[in-house]
Amino acid sequence: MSTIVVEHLSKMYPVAVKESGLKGTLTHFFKRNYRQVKAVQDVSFKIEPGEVVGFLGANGAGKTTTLKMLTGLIHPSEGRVTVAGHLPFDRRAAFLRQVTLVMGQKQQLIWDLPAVDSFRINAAVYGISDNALDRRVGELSEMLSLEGKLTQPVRKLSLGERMKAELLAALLHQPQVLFLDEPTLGLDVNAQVAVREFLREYNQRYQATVLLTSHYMADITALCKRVLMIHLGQLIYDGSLEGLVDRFSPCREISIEFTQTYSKDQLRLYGDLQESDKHSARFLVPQEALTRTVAKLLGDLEILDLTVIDPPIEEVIGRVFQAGTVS
Ligand SMILES: Nc1ncnc2c1ncn2[C@@H]1O[C@H](COP(=O)(O)OP(=O)(O)OP(=O)(O)O)[C@@H](O)[C@H]1O
Repeated sequence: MSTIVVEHLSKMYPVAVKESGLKGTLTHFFKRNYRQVKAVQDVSFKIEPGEVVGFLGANGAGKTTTLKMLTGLIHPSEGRVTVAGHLPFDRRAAFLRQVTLVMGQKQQLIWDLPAVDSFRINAAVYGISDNALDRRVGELSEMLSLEGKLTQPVRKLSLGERMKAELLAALLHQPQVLFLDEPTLGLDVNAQVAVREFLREYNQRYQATVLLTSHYMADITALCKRVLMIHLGQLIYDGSLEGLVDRFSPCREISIEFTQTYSKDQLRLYGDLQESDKHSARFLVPQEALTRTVAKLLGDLEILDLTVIDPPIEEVIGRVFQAGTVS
């Protein structure tokens, strides 16, 4: 049985519209007009137990709205969601025990208290015994290299340490489904790597199911084999990370080095010539013509070295986000 099942999910937000000027303000005060913002439109997908899936989209694409519906914080306008067999919006205790939502830009730890005190509050909420709490804090703080940091007020922790402590707090009740919204937001490269490594280890140790949003592609490439991409509220891709490059980037780059000199006109016969000099050249070649072009280059020219380069995934995704519309 799939852990997460999303069927034709949509969310419309009513947004009050106000005309400018005094007249507009007065009218707005007595009679409000609303327009509907379609934040999520007819989104469907399934996630299997233990999968780690990346959730990609530009700012405002609808990621957080989707995560809020999956955790039951907001009600869908249309469609149906089940998570671990539960309807999230019912917010039943059995559901809440199975899931966690970590938002990089929000914190649950109390600023002036040591993190361990906030953990005790969480333990009381989830009915975790003192022994179990000590055991879990011990295990997770070791995995997160947080020993010695949990007894000082949270405000004295570095951003990276605080984010790790937030993760620890969110995982104390051993949830099976993790919704992570930008868990590495604002962290330096080392702290990002540490959080990433922790998430990988946590997933392997507990077979937890993870849905992860991040604007850092390194998080996604390190953790997720599969990605969902949402654009203007619609799901435009659900598949492997490598497939994403094939789907949205029609060209590959071929870089060659040769032993004798060829003219630009000769080289242009093989593809869209990007640059060339006496002993090297770079082409862009449509994906479907790649094998044929490589064979032709090797047959026709005196090649010393030939490399096929995939465009960087950040570049591909950036292009999709900027495009505004997607075919
Ligand atoms: N409470 C709300 N009321 C009205 N509109 C909202 C509300 N929350 C979000 N929206 C709108 O819904 C759309 C999707 O927002 P959402 O926060 O889900 O995007 P996102 O993909 O998480 O973006 P980001 O990467 O910037 O966090 C945006 O146009 C946003 O302005």
